[in-house]
Amino acid sequence: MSKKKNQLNHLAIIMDGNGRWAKKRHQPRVFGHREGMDNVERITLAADELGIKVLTLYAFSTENWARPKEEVAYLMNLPVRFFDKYMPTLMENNVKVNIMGYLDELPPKTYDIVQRSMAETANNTGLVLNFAFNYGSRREITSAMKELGGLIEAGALSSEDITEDLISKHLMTARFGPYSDPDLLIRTSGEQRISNFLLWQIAYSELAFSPKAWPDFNEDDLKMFVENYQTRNRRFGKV
Ligand SMILES: Cc1cc(N2CCCCCC2)n2ncc(-c3ccc(F)cc3)c2n1
Repeated sequence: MSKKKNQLNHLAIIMDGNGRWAKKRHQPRVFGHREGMDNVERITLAADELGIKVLTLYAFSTENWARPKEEVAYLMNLPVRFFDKYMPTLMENNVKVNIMGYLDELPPKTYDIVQRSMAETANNTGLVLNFAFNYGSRREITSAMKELGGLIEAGALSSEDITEDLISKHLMTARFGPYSDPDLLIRTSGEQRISNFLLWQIAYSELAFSPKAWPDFNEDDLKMFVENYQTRNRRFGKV
């Protein structure tokens, strides 16, 4: 009798290894970021083919501002490059783009393109491509606590009303539908760290690590990880 398959609805990826990938090719780090950007489109379409409903990608963390200013400037322009190149394909594939993070801290050009892209794809009903952009999980949780604290101070909420579900609803991931907790988190490039990504949301997620740098992570690698996930025995904290 075939083993029950887990349905993978929400996949999250920490797309690591771009700088080292470029260095190995005697190229500047930004060459790896550019290759990595093209791979985002490839893996988005592959995820859609595999029936994944939400794909959350860690594009820029709140800690990344500490990188050299030239690199930050390049990264801030990647969304512009990405949508210039791929918006037609995203529309053809009915992909809905969501960007979560502290967007009001972005340079105006970056802020505009992310807002426009969400608006342009808002009526799409296919795969949700969710970029975590200027995102940090501890800051996200802190913001949620401040919101709930404000509701209590305003008399709109009692501390008794605070539940795990209510906290989840105040996190950034709550804005894009029922699959807000990832079923599987993949990190590329061999590092086995979470790096302040979706700390609350991955409480019961399966974790998987690829030795490949993000630019080399291809459709076959994704299919292998998804098939492996489907055979795993999900516990959700139970025995
Ligand atoms: C900062 C950054 C870095 C970035 N890399 C490529 C992927 C690997 C990670 C580092 C470099 N990519 N790739 C796509 C985007 C993006 C972000 C928001 C958006 F609305 C559309 C596209 C991106 N953003």
